[in-house]
Amino acid sequence: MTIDIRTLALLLLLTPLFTSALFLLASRGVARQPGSWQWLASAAAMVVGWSLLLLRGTIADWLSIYVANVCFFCAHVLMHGSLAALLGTRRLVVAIRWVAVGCALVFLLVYLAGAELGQRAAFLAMCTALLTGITARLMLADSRNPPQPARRALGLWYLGCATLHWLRLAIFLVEPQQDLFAPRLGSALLFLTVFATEIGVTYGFPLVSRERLLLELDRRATFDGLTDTYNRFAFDTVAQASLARLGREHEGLALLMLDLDHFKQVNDRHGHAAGDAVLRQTAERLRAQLRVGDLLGRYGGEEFVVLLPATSAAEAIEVAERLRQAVRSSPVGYGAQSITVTISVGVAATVEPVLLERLYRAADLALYSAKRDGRDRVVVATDYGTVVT
Ligand SMILES: Nc1nc2c(ncn2[C@@H]2O[C@H](COP(=O)(O)OP(=O)(O)OP(=O)(O)O)[C@@H](O)[C@H]2O)c(=O)[nH]1
Repeated sequence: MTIDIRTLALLLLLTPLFTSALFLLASRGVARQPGSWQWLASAAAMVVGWSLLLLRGTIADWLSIYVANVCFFCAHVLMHGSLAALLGTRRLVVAIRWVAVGCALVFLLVYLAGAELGQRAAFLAMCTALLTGITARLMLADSRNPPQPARRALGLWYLGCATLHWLRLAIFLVEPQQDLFAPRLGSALLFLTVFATEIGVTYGFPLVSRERLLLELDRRATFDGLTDTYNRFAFDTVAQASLARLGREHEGLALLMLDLDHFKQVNDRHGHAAGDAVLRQTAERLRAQLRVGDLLGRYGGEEFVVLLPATSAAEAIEVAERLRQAVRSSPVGYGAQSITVTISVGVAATVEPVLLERLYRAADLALYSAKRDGRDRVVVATDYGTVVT
């Protein structure tokens, strides 16, 4: 099979052109992620590079060879930089810049020393392998928590590209005099490497940035922005699923409703920002007391909810007491101020798969009793009657 180089170059030109146009259209009205402009500049450099290469023979050689290669090199550096900027590692952005500047300077020296075309290509393969390897490592680290399949798949893709670039270098070292266009292993590997790298340059950033955006949206739709606890919708979804399992597992389940006492006074005395700090730190103190599998949510305002799976009423009272003590015994620090807060807790437990609304109502009635009876206490609901503990 013979490959028409011009057709291949045209396809490699159109791929980043269409992809960046689609990316711009698809991200209209959406907040741009860090690294977006770098990636667009990388796609533009790719398009210019392939255009110049396509014009070979009709324009000066220095344009179609040297400027085109500079464009490809810049496209790579910008693409690696865009992913480093997106994945939030400032040190890596700087490291990539230095590796790129170092490679460019050494390449200049290699060129001035009169290196042959093959030697220059081998040196560039090494630089690209180095940069691609760095990006592969960045993509693969932390790609499992939370699971990011696109990032992981692309990380493996870059690893494959880096390996191909090293292989090209190895083939050059074994057999330096190669005609790049002769149908042999070296040239087949070259085209495979160019193609795989272009796929990585073109699709890596859009796919990973989209995945991160979705993760961020999911996080915002699940957690309360101030306290980082589950928001009511997400909490109810999990609670309903746990209640539905109760019929099968017969392990019991408890719902606690917690309300900060006289919280209005905290806001009035110390200011709204201090009130926010109290809510944040209270959530931290509560979280520290809970087991893995327990669920902490913000019901609204200064009210929290806790779901305790596989927990009896007696155990739930113990947990509620522990939470109350934890909040009371560690005042919240805000600037120079130390703000002591207390909570009232209503407990409702069940072994039957009752409706969540019913459990809420029972816990809410218990909480109301706790408030009425003087606050800073735990009250457990027995059906719709309440017992003070
Ligand atoms: N700082 C801050 N305050 C909030 C937030 N959400 C609700 N609040 C305030 O919480 C206060 C709740 O006041 P109340 O419902 O009177 O309850 P309370 O003062 O805690 O009194 P009791 O519940 O009866 O002990 C109000 O002043 C709200 O403005 C928030 O996100 N941040």
